[in-house]
Amino acid sequence: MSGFDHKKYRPFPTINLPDRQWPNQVLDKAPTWCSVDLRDGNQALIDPMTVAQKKRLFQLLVKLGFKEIEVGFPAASQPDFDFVRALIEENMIPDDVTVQVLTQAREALIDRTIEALKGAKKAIVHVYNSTSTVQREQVFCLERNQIIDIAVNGVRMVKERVEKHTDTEWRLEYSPESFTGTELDFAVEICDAVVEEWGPNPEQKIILNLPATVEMSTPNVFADQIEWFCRNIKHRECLEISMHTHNDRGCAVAAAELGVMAGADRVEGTLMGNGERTGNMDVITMAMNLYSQGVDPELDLADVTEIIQVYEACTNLEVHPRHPYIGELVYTAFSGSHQDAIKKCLSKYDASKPWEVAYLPIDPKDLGRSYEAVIRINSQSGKGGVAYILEAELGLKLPRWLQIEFAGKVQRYTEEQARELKQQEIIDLFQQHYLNTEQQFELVTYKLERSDNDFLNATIRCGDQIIELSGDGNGAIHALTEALSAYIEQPVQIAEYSEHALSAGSDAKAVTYVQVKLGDAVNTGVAISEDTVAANLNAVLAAASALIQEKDLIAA
Ligand SMILES: CC(=O)SCCNC(=O)CCNC(=O)[C@H](O)C(C)(C)COP(=O)(O)OP(=O)(O)OC[C@H]1O[C@@H](n2cnc3c(N)ncnc32)[C@H](O)[C@@H]1OP(=O)(O)O
Ligand SMILES: CC(C)C(=O)C(=O)O
Ligand SMILES: [Mg+2]
Repeated sequence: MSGFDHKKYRPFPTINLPDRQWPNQVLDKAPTWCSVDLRDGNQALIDPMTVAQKKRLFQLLVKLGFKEIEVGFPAASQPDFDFVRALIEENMIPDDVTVQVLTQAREALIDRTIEALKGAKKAIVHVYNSTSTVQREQVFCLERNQIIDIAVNGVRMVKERVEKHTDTEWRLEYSPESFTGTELDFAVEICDAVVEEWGPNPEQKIILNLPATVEMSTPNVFADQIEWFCRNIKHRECLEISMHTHNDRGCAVAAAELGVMAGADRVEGTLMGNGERTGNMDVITMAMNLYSQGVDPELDLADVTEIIQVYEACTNLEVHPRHPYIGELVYTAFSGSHQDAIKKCLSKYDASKPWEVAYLPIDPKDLGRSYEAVIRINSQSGKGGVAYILEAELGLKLPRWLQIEFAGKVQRYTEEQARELKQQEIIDLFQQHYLNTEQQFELVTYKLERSDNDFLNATIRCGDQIIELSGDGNGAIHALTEALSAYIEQPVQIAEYSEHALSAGSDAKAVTYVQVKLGDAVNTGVAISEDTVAANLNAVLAAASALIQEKDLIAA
C-alpha cells in the first residue's frame, strides 16, 4: 500500500463502442502534419521566442517539409503579430505552405488576427473554445447552449471578416478545446453547429481539431473517442478530422497513432514534443515510428544535427539524450551482450534486404549517426564491443581468444577509472599491450628457403647483441620456434595463431596474432608488417621475448 489517497481520483469512463473498428487498422501512410511549434510550443516557453528565433524555426519547419504550420497567436503579443506580418511582407511563405493562426472566439482578438493575416495567399484561421464539463461548469459557468453560442459567434465573426479579403484562400479550423474532457454527444453537437455556421463544402474542407488538451485516459479510450466522433459527426465528407494530443500521461504519440487508426486525417504536434506542461505530441517520434514500419513519413528528418541545433537555439531547451530516435544516446550500446549482438548483425547486414539489426529499430545512419557512436565502452561492456571498436578504427579483426584476453584488460582499466572509456583510450590500451611493447628480440632480417621443410635464417637484435638464429619447420613460424627452442634450450610452442590482411591494394599490410607457450606460461604477440612472413616472425618474437626474459633464459 502506498501512502497516497488514491480515492481522490476517478477512473476515466470507457466508451460504449463494442464494434470498434480501429484495432483492425494498420498505419500505412503519413497523416497530414501540422506543426504547432511556433504557437503551442512557443506559449509553453519560459521566454517566448523572438521574431528572429521564430523566423529561424519557421525556415527549419519548411525545410523539413511541413505544409501546414501554426505560426502563432497573433492577438496575444506584439512579437507574435509582427512575426506573422514579417512572414507575409518578407515573402517567406512558400506557395505550397499554409500558415495557421490561433484565436479565441472574441471579437477584438479575431479582428487583430485577421489584420495580422492581411496579404497572405493562404491561411487557416483556428478558432477555439473550451467545451469540457469542468470548463463549462467551473471556468465559464455557462450551460451547453451558451458554450455553443461562443463557438458559433466566433466562427460567424471570422466568416464575416474573411469574406472581405478575397485575395486570401481561407480555411477554418475549429477546436472544441479540452475535447477529452467533453461528453462526446456535446462535442459532436458543438462541432455540427460550427460546420453549419461556416457552411459545409467538400471542396474546401473545414478542419475539426480534437484536442487531448489534457491527456486523461489510456490511448485506446482516446481512439474510441475519435472513432465515435467520426461516426457521429454530420458532413464527414466536408471535414478534415485533426488531432492535437498532449503528453500528460506520456502517451501523446501512442494516442495520435491510434487516433489515425480510428479515422483522423491530420495530426498537430511539435518537434521533440515541446509544448504545454509535459508537451505536445512529438512529430519526430511519430514520423520515425512510421518510417521504421516501412511507411514514408513525408517529412525529411535526416539532418538531426541541424534540427537539434535550431530547436535548442530557438527554445532554449535541451534535447534529452534518451529522446526517441534523436537523443545522443539512443543508438549507443554500453552493455556487452547488446554490443555483441549489434556487431554480429551489422557484419551480416545486406543493404538490399530490409533492416534487421538487434537492438537498433532503425539504421542510425538514416539520421546522420555513425556506427562509431553506436558502441561505447564502460564496465558493462564485453569483448564484442571492444572488438567492434578495434575493427572499426584500426581494421583489426581480433580472433576470439584475443578478444577475450584484451576485453579482460579493458574491463580492469574501466573499473579502475570508474567511467566510460573513449575509443582512443581503447586503441591506446591495445597498442600499449600488444603493439608498442618493449621487446628483447627484434627481427633485423630473415631468409626463408621454401621446400618440404622450410629453412629459416634470421638476424635478430637482442639488446646490444646481434644474434643469428636458424631452424627448420613447417612454415616460417614453426621454423622460428624451433630456432628459439634450440637457442634457449627449452621448447617454445604456438598455442594460438591467426593472421589477416589489413588493407587492400598494393600497400596492403598483414597482421598476425599469436599466443606462445613456454612451459606453463603463455604470452600474446601481435605484429603488423607489409610482409606477411615478417608479421608472423615479429609476432612470435614479441610474444616469446617477454616469456624468455621473465624466465631469464637468454644465453650470455
Ligand atoms: C489549450 C490552449 O493552448 S489554448 C491557447 C492558449 N494560449 C494562450 O492563451 C496564449 C495567448 N493568450 C494570451 O496572450 C491572452 O490570453 C490573450 C491576449 C489572448 C487574452 O488575454 P486577456 O483577455 O487579458 O485574458 P485571458 O486570456 O485571461 O481571458 C480570459 C477571458 O476570455 C474568455 N475566454 C477564454 N478563452 C476563450 C475562448 N476561446 N473564446 C472566447 N472567450 C474565451 C474567458 O472566459 C475569460 O473571460 P472573462 O474575462 O470574462 O472572465
Ligand atoms: C488550442 C488547442 C488546440 C490546444 O492547444 C489544446 O487544446 O491543447
Ligand atoms: Mg495544445
